[in-house]
Amino acid sequence: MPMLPYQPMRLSDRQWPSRVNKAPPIWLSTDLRDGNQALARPMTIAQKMVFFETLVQCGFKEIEVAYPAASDTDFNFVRELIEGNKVPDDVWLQVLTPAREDLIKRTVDAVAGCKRAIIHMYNATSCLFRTVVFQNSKEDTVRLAAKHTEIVRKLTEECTAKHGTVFRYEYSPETFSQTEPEFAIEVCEAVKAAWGKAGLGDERIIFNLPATVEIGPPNHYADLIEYFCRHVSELEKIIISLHPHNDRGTSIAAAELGMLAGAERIEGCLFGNGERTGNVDLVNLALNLYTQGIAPGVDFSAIQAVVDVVTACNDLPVHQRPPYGWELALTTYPESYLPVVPADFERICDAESRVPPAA
Ligand SMILES: CC(=O)SCCNC(=O)CCNC(=O)[C@H](O)C(C)(C)COP(=O)(O)OP(=O)(O)OC[C@H]1O[C@@H](n2cnc3c(N)ncnc32)[C@H](O)[C@@H]1OP(=O)(O)O
Ligand SMILES: CC(C)C(=O)C(=O)O
Repeated sequence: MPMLPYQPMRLSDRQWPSRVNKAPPIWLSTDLRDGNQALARPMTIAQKMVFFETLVQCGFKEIEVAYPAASDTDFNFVRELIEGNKVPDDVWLQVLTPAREDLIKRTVDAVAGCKRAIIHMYNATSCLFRTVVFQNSKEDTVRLAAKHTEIVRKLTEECTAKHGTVFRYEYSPETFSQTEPEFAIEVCEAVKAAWGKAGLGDERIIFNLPATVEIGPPNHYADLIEYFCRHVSELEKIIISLHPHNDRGTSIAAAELGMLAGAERIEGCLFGNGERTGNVDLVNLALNLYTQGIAPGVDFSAIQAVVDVVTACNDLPVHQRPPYGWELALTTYPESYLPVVPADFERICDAESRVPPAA
C-alpha cells in the first residue's frame, strides 16, 4: 500500500519561482559533524585535522567542526584546533549542542579562546517528536528552546569576558520541514527574544531550517522557507540557513529553490556525505553556480586533492558519476561523441566561453 503523502502548504502567491539566484550562499561545511556522525568509523583527530585544513584551503569560512559534548574525540579536536593555532582569523568554528545546560557548558568550554565561534543549538520541534518521543507540549518546547538560549547567552558572555572569543548564535528547530510552519516561527521568535541581541551584520542570529529527513518535493520546502521569511519578524536581523538532507534524492533542488525563497546560507557536506542518503552536496551546489557565471566563493579547482582527502577521511569512495566531481563525470561512450575525461576538459572546451578553442 502506498504511504501517506506530504501535506503541501497553500502559498498561492509564492514569489520564488520567478526569482533567479545571483549570488552564492554563505557556505557551512558540516563534514566534521553531521558527515562524521554518519560514518561507520568516525574520524580520528588526525583525520579531522587534515579534513579541516582542506576545507580551509577550499575557502570555507564557517566550518561545523564537532559535537563536543558527545565525545572526547570531538572535544579534544576542537581544543587542538585552538591551542595549535590552526584556525585562520577569518574562519568561524561552529559547534553543535542540544538544549541541555551541562552539554551547552561543555560546548562553550570547547571553543573558549578561539577567535570566532558559532554556537549551534537545536531541539526537536516537529509534532511527531513532541508527542511521541519527548511528550512535550508546544509550550514546553518553546520554553525549552528559550530557556536554553538564555543559558547560551550567559555562558558565551562569560567566555567572551574571560577569553575574548566573539560568538554568534545559530538555532535549529529540528525537523523544520515536519514542523507546523506557524509553530516553527513561534519557537524562533521566542529564541530571538531570549537571545535578545540579534542585530545587523555579524550580529544577525542564524535560523537554520533543516530538512532533517527529506519528506516532500523541493518546491514544498521552498514554500515553507518563503512562508517563514515572510512571517518572521525583523528578517533583516536574521540569516536564514538551510540544512537539506537527500532522502528523496532532491537535496540540490531543495537548496537551490530554498535560496530563491530567501535562504542565504547552506549547510552540507562535500560529495554529499552525511546521515542516511547524505547532506546536500556542497561541491555540486557550488559548481552549479559556477556554470551559471556566479563565482561560488569556494574553490574546487584542485578537485582530485579534495577527493583524495575526503575518501581517506570518510573511508568511503566518491561515486564516479556525480556532477563535476570524479572520473566519469565528463565521460561518454557513444561512438558519435568524443570520450572526454576531466583532464581534457580545459583543452577541448574553454570553460569560460563554452566554445572549442582555436586549433
Ligand atoms: C539530526 C541530528 O543530526 S541531531 C544530532 C544527533 N547527534 C547526536 O545526538 C550525537 C550523539 N548523542 C550523544 O552522544 C548523547 O545524546 C550525548 C552525549 C550528547 C548526551 O548523552 P546523555 O547525557 O546520555 O543524554 P541523552 O541523549 O540520553 O538525553 C538526555 C535527555 O535530554 C533529552 N534531549 C535529547 N535531545 C535533546 C535536545 N536537542 N534538547 C533538549 N533535550 C534533549 C532526552 O530526551 C533526554 O531526556 P530525559 O533525561 O528526560 O530522558
Ligand atoms: C542539528 C540539525 C541541524 C541536523 O543535523 C538535522 O536536522 O539534520
